[in-house]
Amino acid sequence: MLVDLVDLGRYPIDRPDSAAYQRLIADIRRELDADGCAVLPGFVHQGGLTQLLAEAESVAPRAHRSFNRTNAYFTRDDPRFGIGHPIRRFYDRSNAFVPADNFLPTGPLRRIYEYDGFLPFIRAALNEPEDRFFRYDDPLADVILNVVEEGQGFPWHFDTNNFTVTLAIQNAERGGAFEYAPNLRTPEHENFDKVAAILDGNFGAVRQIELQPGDLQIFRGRYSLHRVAPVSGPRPRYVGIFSFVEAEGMCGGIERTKQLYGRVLPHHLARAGRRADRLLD
Ligand SMILES: O=C(O)CCC(=O)C(=O)O
Ligand SMILES: [Fe+2]
Repeated sequence: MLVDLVDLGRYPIDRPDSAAYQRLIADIRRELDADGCAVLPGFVHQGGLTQLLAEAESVAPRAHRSFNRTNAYFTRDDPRFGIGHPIRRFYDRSNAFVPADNFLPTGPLRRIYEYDGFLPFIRAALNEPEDRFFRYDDPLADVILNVVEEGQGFPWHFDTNNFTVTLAIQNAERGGAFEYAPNLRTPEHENFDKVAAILDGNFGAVRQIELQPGDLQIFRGRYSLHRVAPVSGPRPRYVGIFSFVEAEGMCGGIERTKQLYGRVLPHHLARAGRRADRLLD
């Protein structure tokens, strides 16, 4: 049960047959249609936040800190494309991810992700069919903590996983806003021109969200270009990230997994390239 973590009165994810659940799903779908992103304020209540913050602080020292120059696809440079092509534009990325194997099934973050009703709830909210919605099959990345410290951010990118659910645990003193361009690419179309326009600073299609601790955010990270603005101040920004995918058995690619988590497992080598689409990364 999640009653010690989630505000089940406001978000009755434990009662899928109730009218309140159906209303909630309808509200989220409307928000996703309009904005490409939905926010559930206060999804985790104060008591739950205390537990999540304690867990975040205890695992934060195990974050893999990495400094890289990366493009929006986490791929290598490809000189077959012209200068200025999005594949060839590299930005400084410095961040710290606590890999998924640091989160015990009995800890609060994984308890939410693995709660029986959580996947069906997120799937219904995203209006995805049962045979195209799975937990990320990635033992380093299914549930992670993003630790963003002074001066760090996360430059423009697309996720490998199709659907991303983030849970704000602690904000920094300043900065850390989430910026995104909803549905910028589709499984059939990379839309490099629009990606290049945003990289050039044309922010007409870009929206900004500032989450508060306890808020849950749902979006289509594989299709929506997004970034986290740099933070400042001594307090780190903590965000839990839950990933879902459309193809059973999908996990992160070798290149990206090494960059973000500092290692790969035999699992990653065995499943390299298992994707339902042909998009980059
Ligand atoms: O920290 C966040 O809000 C999202 C970070 C992100 O985009 C990612 O980890 O892929
Ligand atoms: Fe992302």
